[in-house]
Amino acid sequence: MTSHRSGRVVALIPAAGMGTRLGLPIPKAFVKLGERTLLQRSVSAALSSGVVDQVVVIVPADLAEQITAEYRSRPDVTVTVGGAERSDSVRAGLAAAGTDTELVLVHDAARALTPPALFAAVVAALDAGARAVIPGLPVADTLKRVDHAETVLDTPDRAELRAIGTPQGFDADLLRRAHADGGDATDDAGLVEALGVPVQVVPGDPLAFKITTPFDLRLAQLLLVDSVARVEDS
Ligand SMILES: Nc1ccn([C@@H]2O[C@H](COP(=O)(O)OP(=O)(O)OP(=O)(O)O)[C@@H](O)[C@H]2O)c(=O)n1
Ligand SMILES: C[C@](O)(CO)[C@H](O)COP(=O)(O)O
Repeated sequence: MTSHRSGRVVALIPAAGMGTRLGLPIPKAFVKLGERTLLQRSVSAALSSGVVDQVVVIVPADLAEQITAEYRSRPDVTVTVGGAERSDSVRAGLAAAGTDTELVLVHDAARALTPPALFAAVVAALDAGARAVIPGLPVADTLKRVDHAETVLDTPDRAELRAIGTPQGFDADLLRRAHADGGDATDDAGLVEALGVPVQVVPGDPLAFKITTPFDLRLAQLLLVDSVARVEDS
């Protein structure tokens, strides 16, 4: 049982994507980073945060039996099958979370180096009264909006922009309502925004970057080696 004020907290970990942009022959969440897969690292981060009671991992249909067997001895981990789009997978995870769930965190398996403290920070902001909380980082590059021909339309003021990651945290009933009509958005907060409910941004962590391309995987491997070296040096 966790020590926060809220009731039961469930982390949904969508891991049912194919990882097309990574270009490896197995689905991305099952690629190894060091000794453990991206999914195993994300599950560990959620459970070691001290704020998560239950993890629901959402996997491709053909891997469900294998991953269910892997977590058989873990009563705090449930495995379910995802869908064609990320939002379909999140909906499958929501259906598998108990009806007594008070808060839901949605966290990409692909953000395998996310520090456990980021889960705690999101739950702390929910405990402080927000109903939807997402981690965001300032944008370092100048951003341009372009048309279909890649002609620049305008340059948004980057001081007003944040790069948004996961874990994204929600009041469970609110997230169920946001997903009720089967909508699609690139993140869960987008569906909550569409309901007109305020979404609070808290400081993200650069280590929570999404491993999307071969470059990202290489970066994650180097960061992992660096963190092991620092522990060994101390
Ligand atoms: N139908 C889907 C699509 C994505 N995801 C998960 O959502 C997270 C974020 O998606 P992304 O990193 O874009 O993964 P993929 O969709 O696998 O990547 P790509 O678009 O390169 O295929 C990942 O952990 C991925 O496994 C999912 O559970 N179900
Ligand atoms: C949810 C997300 O990680 C927030 O940044 C992101 O939108 C998922 O991206 P995808 O490539 O569409 O899966």
